[in-house]
Amino acid sequence: MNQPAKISQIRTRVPFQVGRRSDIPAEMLSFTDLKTDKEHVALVFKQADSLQDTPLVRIHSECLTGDVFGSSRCDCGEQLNEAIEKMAEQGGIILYMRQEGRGIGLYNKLDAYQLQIKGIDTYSANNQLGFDDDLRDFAEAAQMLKAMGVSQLKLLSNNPRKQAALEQHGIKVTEMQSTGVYRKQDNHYYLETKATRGKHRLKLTKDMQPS
Ligand SMILES: Nc1nc2c(ncn2[C@@H]2O[C@H](COP(=O)(O)OP(=O)(O)OP(=O)(O)O)[C@@H](O)[C@H]2O)c(=O)[nH]1
Ligand SMILES: [Zn+2]
Repeated sequence: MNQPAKISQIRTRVPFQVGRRSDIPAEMLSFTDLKTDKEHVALVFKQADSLQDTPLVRIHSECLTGDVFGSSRCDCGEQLNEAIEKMAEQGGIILYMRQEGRGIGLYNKLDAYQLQIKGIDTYSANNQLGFDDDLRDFAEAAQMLKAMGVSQLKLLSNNPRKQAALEQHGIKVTEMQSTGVYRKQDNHYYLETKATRGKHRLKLTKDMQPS
């Protein structure tokens, strides 16, 4: 028999300064009873969880290479910084999901990069390694939001799957806000494939096509 789903709670709130200059006040929240034992966290700006009806939210999937080391292969670090800077102004919540490599993990992502260097696209590389295009499940993001009392939000993302997943779990997305497009040395094909095969709402202008 199925166990009834446990209701997640906030476990801890810790304030600290974040951002590129480490001068933006935020709180980091941990949770109890999430669906998996992954240590997902929420970063809250201007107490948006308690003070705003419809906060700006970014569901950000972990990318060690991009978020920490500024890798030229993707746009994750820039999107994260954009979210932090926007939320420093208007408040908001970043759910930092431990879903490295769209859920395949860091070592597998590095194997996928090896294939991409040979010209295979970001999703087909996953397939060649025996994975589906994208293993992420956003149910835990919805659990975290419910634990924080957030039932409607504006979503900072280009990925319609995130919107659909939240709505499926009873969270209303009143607006999708696109992130900027961050073209870098090695990410032209990656961005283009996200737009075509991944159906991300990325406005790639002509001068942003791969050369
Ligand atoms: N498997 C795999 N994962 C990647 C690759 N490049 C980035 N990632 C991971 O992809 C995740 C981010 O997903 P994206 O598809 O870039 O964007 P998204 O989160 O779906 O959409 P946005 O909300 O618009 O950013 C992070 O976990 C990255 O580690 C890659 O080439 N292969
Ligand atoms: Zn990345």
